[in-house]
Amino acid sequence: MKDDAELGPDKTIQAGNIEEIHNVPIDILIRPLVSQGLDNNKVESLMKTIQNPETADDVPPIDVLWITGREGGNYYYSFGGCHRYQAYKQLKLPTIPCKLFKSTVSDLRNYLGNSTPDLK
Ligand SMILES: Nc1ncnc2c1ncn2[C@@H]1O[C@H](COP(=O)(O)OP(=O)(O)OP(=O)(O)O)[C@@H](O)[C@H]1O
Repeated sequence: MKDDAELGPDKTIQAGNIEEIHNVPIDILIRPLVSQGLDNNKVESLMKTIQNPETADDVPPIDVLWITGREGGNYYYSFGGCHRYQAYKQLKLPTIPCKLFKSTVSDLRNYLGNSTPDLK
């Protein structure tokens, strides 16, 4: 797998959003929804694919909402990609490839409704 230094941000424009692919420290991802019904066989298969340098790039980045709070804090919200997240977590890899979507608190509200926190 390539790291950011080698790759640089891969910018594409899609549906008016600027997306960037980054290796993000896995521990800073905020995942408010608990993954239910994970298929362990799929997680293990993904782990093998990720560990093999010849196949690691077959696993696409997970989507992440990058939100700046009202006092300038940065928050990285992740909802889908449950099996990929679990595979990176179980491999104890420090970072996970993410496609960052610059988003707003109102975007977050679409996922969390009244549970949306006051992000600072
Ligand atoms: N060994 C593998 N097992 C499963 N998917 C793989 C594997 N290798 C590469 N992939 C790719 O990884 C991605 C897995 O996405 P998928 O939607 O199946 O799960 P997820 O998004 O991680 O979890 P979920 O959909 O449950 O939130 C797919 O794009 C798939 O093509």
